[in-house]
Amino acid sequence: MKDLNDLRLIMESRYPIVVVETWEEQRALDLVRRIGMREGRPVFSWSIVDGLRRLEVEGAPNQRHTVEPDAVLGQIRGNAEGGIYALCDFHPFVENAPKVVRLLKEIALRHDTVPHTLVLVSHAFTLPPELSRFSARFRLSLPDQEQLMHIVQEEARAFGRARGERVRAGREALDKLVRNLRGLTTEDARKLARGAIIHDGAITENDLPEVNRAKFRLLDMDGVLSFEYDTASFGQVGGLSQLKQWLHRRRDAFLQPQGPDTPRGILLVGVQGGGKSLAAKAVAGLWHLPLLRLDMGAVYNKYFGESERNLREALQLAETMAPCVLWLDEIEKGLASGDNDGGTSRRVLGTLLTWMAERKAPVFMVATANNIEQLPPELVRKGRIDELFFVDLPAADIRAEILRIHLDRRGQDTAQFDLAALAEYCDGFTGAEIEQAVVAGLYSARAQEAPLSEAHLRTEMTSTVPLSVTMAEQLAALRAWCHGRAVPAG
Ligand SMILES: Nc1ncnc2c1ncn2[C@@H]1O[C@H](COP(=O)(O)OP(=O)(O)OP(=O)(O)O)[C@@H](O)[C@H]1O
Repeated sequence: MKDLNDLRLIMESRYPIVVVETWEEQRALDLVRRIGMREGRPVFSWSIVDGLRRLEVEGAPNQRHTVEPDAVLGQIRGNAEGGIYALCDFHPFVENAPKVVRLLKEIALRHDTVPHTLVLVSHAFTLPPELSRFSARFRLSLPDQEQLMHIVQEEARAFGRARGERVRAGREALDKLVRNLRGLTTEDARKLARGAIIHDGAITENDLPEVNRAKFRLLDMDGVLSFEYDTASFGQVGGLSQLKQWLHRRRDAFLQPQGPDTPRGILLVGVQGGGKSLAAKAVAGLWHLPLLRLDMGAVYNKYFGESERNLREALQLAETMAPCVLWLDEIEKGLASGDNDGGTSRRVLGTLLTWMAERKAPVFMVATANNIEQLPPELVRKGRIDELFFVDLPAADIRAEILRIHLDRRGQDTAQFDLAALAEYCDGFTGAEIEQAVVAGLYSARAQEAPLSEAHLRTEMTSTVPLSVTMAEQLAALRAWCHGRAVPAG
């Protein structure tokens, strides 16, 4: 009803061209038809396949001689009675097409004499500047919570009727499904709800990951934001006990936000291979939320257009996927203030900071960084993020735990290894280096057709020169910077 009134208002404001960007063509045409019928104006739809056709007259024939874009516009221009014309997928025909643009402009210029309204319905439409001043844009509203619930219930009833059985659905799973459909069009929400029900006749929490993945695909962001299928559990992360505890304590506050103190995000800084990425994945795993990764490199991709807009759209999309975890990997690479980029990185930083301060939807940001020298001071200022964690090299007991995790993951019986003793051999190693030692040890054992032994692991460990040695200075600087600024993650 609201859409009908809004679109009518725009038309009554005497705009000769109304652009409707939507995937829901049928819904848009239906609105246009209803407005035409109410106002007693003839309504037509047009497509390159069928040409013009009366929309409000049942069984009206297609006017095939109008399939060509300039033919249809010529016909409209010649019609003495003002009508409403919904032109579907007309967007390709205005590009480098002076005749088409001129015809559109002439129809618009004569609007006072013959009040034609052209409604351009496409998934995306950029009007040339000479036409934009004659036009208004209209956006179909997305279904709200109540309408989404109605859609899911309709789908459940339809399934029940077809199968002769009731759809099983717990209240909580139903509410979560409805929440996860937010941001989708009516048609897409219906499709996903049907998909969730159809395979087992039930709505359960197990449906949610697939619904989230499908939703993300529908809201495609051309590579700036990616859906990470591979979340982790904190069982796979050795150490980082302070971080784990911090997250545990805030889980409920994030999932059922109340008041201004809802957790908003953390920044993890530390050596490469220390497990920061793994920790970001584990936050999503721990909170059972979808994980979205924002690729700062793609934000700057020249093919995707203006960087700030890319970032803004990606953040908007993340809000549509809320509740979710948004992982900004190597954030410093995207925000380091280059002097030669015409201020782009400053504007990108500004966009991010504004979003961090104003975001409404529950999107928990996990940013990771290796290089603190490139981190803009504004980002780490108190209040921007909830906590800054420093991921240092693991202590001996944590190294033993990481060894256990990676041996166990590769089917080894960890009881056969003296983990505490082995941990001494990998002093100064990052988690990634410990894992590499296990992998290399397994290859050596396989080459000798022998089971993996402590000797294999020791050999690999003693022949590894860890980053903490090759990059000792950088590590010292990182520790010094983090002292007093960051909380130890472990
Ligand atoms: N604390 C840990 N517990 C278990 N495994 C770990 C740990 N730290 C690192 N690893 C292993 O090393 C791999 C690489 O670590 P990860 O990518 O998480 O580190 P990072 O700090 O994000 O490094 P980078 O900055 O290079 O991306 C992980 O996938 C995991 O297998």
